[in-house]
Amino acid sequence: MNQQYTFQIISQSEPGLNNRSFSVTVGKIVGGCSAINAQMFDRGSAADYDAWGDVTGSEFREAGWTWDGLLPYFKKSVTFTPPPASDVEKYGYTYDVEAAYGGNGSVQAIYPPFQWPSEKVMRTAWAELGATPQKEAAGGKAYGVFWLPSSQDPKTQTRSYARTAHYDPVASRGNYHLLVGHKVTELILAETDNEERGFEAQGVKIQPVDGKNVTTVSVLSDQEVILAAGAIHSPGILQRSGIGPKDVLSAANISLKVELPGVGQNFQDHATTSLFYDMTSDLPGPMDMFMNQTLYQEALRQYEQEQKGPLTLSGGNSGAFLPLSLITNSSQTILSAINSQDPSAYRPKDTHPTVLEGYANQLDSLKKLLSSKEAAVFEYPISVGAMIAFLKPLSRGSVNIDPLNPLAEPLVSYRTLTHPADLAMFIQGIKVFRRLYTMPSAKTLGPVELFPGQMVQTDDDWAKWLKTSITPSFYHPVGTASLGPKSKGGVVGPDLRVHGVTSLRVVDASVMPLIPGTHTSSTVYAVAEKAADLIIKDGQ
Ligand SMILES: Cc1cc2nc3c(=O)[nH]c(=O)nc-3n(C[C@H](O)[C@H](O)[C@H](O)COP(=O)(O)OP(=O)(O)OC[C@H]3O[C@@H](n4cnc5c(N)ncnc54)[C@H](O)[C@@H]3O)c2cc1C
Repeated sequence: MNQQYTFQIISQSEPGLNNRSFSVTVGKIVGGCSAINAQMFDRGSAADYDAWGDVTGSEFREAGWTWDGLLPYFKKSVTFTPPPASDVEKYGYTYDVEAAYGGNGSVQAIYPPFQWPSEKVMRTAWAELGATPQKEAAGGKAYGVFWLPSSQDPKTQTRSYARTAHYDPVASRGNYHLLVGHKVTELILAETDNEERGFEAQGVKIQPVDGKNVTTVSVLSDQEVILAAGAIHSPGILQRSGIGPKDVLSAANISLKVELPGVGQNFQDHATTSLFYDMTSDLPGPMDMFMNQTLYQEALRQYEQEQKGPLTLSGGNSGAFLPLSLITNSSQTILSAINSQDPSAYRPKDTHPTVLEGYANQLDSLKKLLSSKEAAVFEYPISVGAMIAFLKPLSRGSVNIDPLNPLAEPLVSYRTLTHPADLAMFIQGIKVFRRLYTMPSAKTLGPVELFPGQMVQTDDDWAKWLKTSITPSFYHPVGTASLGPKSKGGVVGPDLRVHGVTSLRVVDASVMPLIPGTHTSSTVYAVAEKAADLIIKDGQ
């Protein structure tokens, strides 16, 4: 990935992953991560978003932070263009416009005009293993095996993302200014005599990012400030402004304005790893194209001249999303172990009691999701090798300012696998590949496991291997300025306003209280559409 377009951040050493450190990839470009993502454009299950309402409480449920409340915004945010009948026939695409789409939002979703033949073989193999084939997953049924669209323009077959969808069409408006090459360092807050909201956000301070001429300029707002710097950078802006956990702020010598212990906590992502297989059949696949200049040049010509062929594919268009009960017959043992544990046992000792209370609610919801047949615990993306992503982590990390240099990149701690149930589930999840490749359809590909291979057999072997092979991020950081009451570690209320501050909302992946079992961009667009409605309503 071009380093020019990403922030350069290295995580803290990860105690659950043999103290390894990892690159934290987030986009430093107009459009943010949507400008560099893999364009896999799906949604979680209804149960995933209903869990948001469960963990945050009735005020949030009534304000629509549930699947039924969010579905209209998912629909509104996107225009889905169905594939031509010939592609449906050729590749077996299935979809249900009524259940999932019907809006005319500016982000485009399509099924590309190409799939490798192995896609169909693997989808059949997952069904043979027991995954329910879904006609349409984006209507709340994101479990089983299904197609998922790409965020891609149907005419040009190029990326459709926050910039092309939400900035370019309005760039010429006189009242819209996009200032590139600068970063927000902190918010400008003024005291109010409002008892509940003692501060008002009046604007932001900005600096150029080139490191030269570092002058700070104030930009004032006469309405409100919307913070949308993503789950890695929004918490730092709040903390530098005096909004956050007391101990984090005092360590950095920042005076506390609004004590909000949840800022930067509740950090979640989807951890991933891969096995490596050699497919000995002669079915053509992407490696054949990349290894053979003639094939590659022809693919390039097809893409550039006809907007067709293998280069219209992005990260992949299907996957198996499995509930725990399909992965292992030991799910009850795992759940009993979670039940018998004190929720605080695997959180850092200094975790604030309100954050712990919110986390205890999350564990209750997670237990329900782990028991459900309608919520996925692992994703197995088809077409990117034998990759697995863990969708329901119990471990929680943090993103805090660096006390020695608050303006530097934040201290990112994923704390992946610090809850032992996560490792127990991952061991079961990874073993599914070995079952998968004994299914009749998968066997036709002639799979030979190259890595880790037969040296890894027992659960202990897998546990050791996983700690050396897992990376903590599928690039889906969320939860660092979470929806929820302040008494439960929440940072924003049902209207996305930061507790204790008027005229300040957070509108990005930070607000998700629980990470949904899906790639996260479409959920961010839905949250943003809902935010737009809230802002318009309040302005009337
Ligand atoms: C490599 C990669 C692959 C991914 N693949 C997929 C995928 O296939 N499908 C999917 O659905 N999701 C995917 N995602 C995740 C998805 O793109 C993100 O969940 C989503 O874009 C997050 O949106 P956001 O608005 O919360 O934050 P971001 O997209 O991170 O946007 C935040 C913006 O704020 C800017 N910013 C940060 N700090 C400051 C500051 N101090 N001042 C001013 N501006 C600031 C950033 O430059 C950025 O433009 C992927 C992400 C990555 C990085």
